Amino acid sequence: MQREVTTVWSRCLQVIRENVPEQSFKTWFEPIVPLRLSGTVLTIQVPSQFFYEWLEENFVHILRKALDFGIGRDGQLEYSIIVDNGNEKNRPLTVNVPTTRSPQTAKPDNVNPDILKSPFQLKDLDSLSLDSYLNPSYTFDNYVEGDCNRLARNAGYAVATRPGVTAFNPLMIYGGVGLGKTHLVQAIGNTIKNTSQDKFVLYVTSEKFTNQFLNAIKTDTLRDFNQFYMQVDVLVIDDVQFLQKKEKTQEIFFHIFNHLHQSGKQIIMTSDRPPRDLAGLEDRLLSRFKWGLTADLQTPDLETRIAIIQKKLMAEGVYIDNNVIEYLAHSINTNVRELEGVIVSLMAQASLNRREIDLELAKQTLRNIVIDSDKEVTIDAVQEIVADHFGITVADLKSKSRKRELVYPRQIAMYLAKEKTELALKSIGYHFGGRDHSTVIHAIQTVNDLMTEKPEARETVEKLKAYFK
Ligand SMILES: Nc1ncnc2c1ncn2[C@@H]1O[C@H](COP(=O)(O)OP(=O)(O)OP(=O)(O)O)[C@@H](O)[C@H]1O
Repeated sequence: MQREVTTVWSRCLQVIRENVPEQSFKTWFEPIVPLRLSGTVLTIQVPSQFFYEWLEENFVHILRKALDFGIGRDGQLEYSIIVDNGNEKNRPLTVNVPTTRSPQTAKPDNVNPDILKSPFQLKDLDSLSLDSYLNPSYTFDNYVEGDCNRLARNAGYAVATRPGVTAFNPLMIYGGVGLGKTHLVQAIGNTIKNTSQDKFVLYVTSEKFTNQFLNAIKTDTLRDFNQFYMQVDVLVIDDVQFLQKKEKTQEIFFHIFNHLHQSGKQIIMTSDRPPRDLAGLEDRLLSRFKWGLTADLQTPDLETRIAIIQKKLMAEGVYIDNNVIEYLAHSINTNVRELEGVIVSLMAQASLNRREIDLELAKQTLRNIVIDSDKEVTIDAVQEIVADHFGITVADLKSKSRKRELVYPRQIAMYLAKEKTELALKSIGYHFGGRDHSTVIHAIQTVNDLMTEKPEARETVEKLKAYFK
């Protein structure tokens, strides 16, 4: 029996591993212990209530897929949750929770019934996977506004309240990886869908659009494909850079675009670069994009990062001290997805280790993530290496002391932080005992001067730099 449950679970894990990023697999699936299999009910043990909720919230369709493969369509999952038993921490209690979800299939819920009649469309909609359809959790309410996204967000909101009517048609949102393009355009789609039930809102990635088109050619259903898209009221098409160099797909998109635009239908697009850099996209298509509004998303500034962290924590019902929030906001300035990833890992770590989220845990988590991704240098690493080199402590570097033997290493550490991390001067100052950004500028200038004047200073800096190659 035990063998059977282990075999079934490893079959499930096979499917899960193929469907989730490695980091998520490690965090959320490796800690699971398969307990038993009674008929078609598989019981798995998870380390906490939070863990269980997270699985149900984020991975339910993957779990479903895994059960289908591991047990069959009637496979069911039951969670055994380890709960903290007050004084008896060493003797965990378990609570069994059957999962209430039934097998999921992607069900389009805002498609007008006529559209469903065509065989192509039914087949096509069936093949829409959950992740390429509108996701109701992307809303304007949980989209934090800041200087980095104000124009795009406000234009998006105008389009969401008056689709096809504003001058923002098409609306093109562009920006780098993980800056919130999909969230914003999905929020527009969701708002329209919720306020105008009769409108057919379609979210599709350009990749999916291309595949559907190629499939339509193969199965000789191009007419159906065309008709299907012509009936859309609001077309949200993600990642149009994917259409580069795909001439035939561009051609059909051009016709659909023209038809929708002329009929007063709203078109919303995203791209990872500005239209002028979309090499390999036909000029006539590019010139269409210019009819409406193009707005960019920038990397969020410090205040926006703080607001995003606060919002995410609030949504999870988790409380974290302000000093931890500040630390995170000052330490991660690449993109919002990374910021979110750190928060999730932090919550998972706290849940697994049954401890509060404090500064220590935040630092530890950040260190692990950075080591895992093996590409970024953290300011903690810079400080540790410099302190070690000069035989002082990291606390010395952060202290207010103006002793000569501390000022020099501190200036070098600030210089290296600027060189080797992506942090802004303000954030570097924060990590050195809350110093002002002008102090950091002064330190950088001093080190630059010293390196020109004194060969031994240059040597020291070069030697320290070599640690981060
Ligand atoms: N302003 C914001 N407020 C709240 N959450 C945000 C904001 N911007 C981005 N996010 C969150 O960050 C994550 C990444 O955003 P999203 O997937 O929309 O980025 P993207 O620009 O489409 O990335 P990619 O280029 O990789 O497709 C999402 O979980 C999203 O909810």
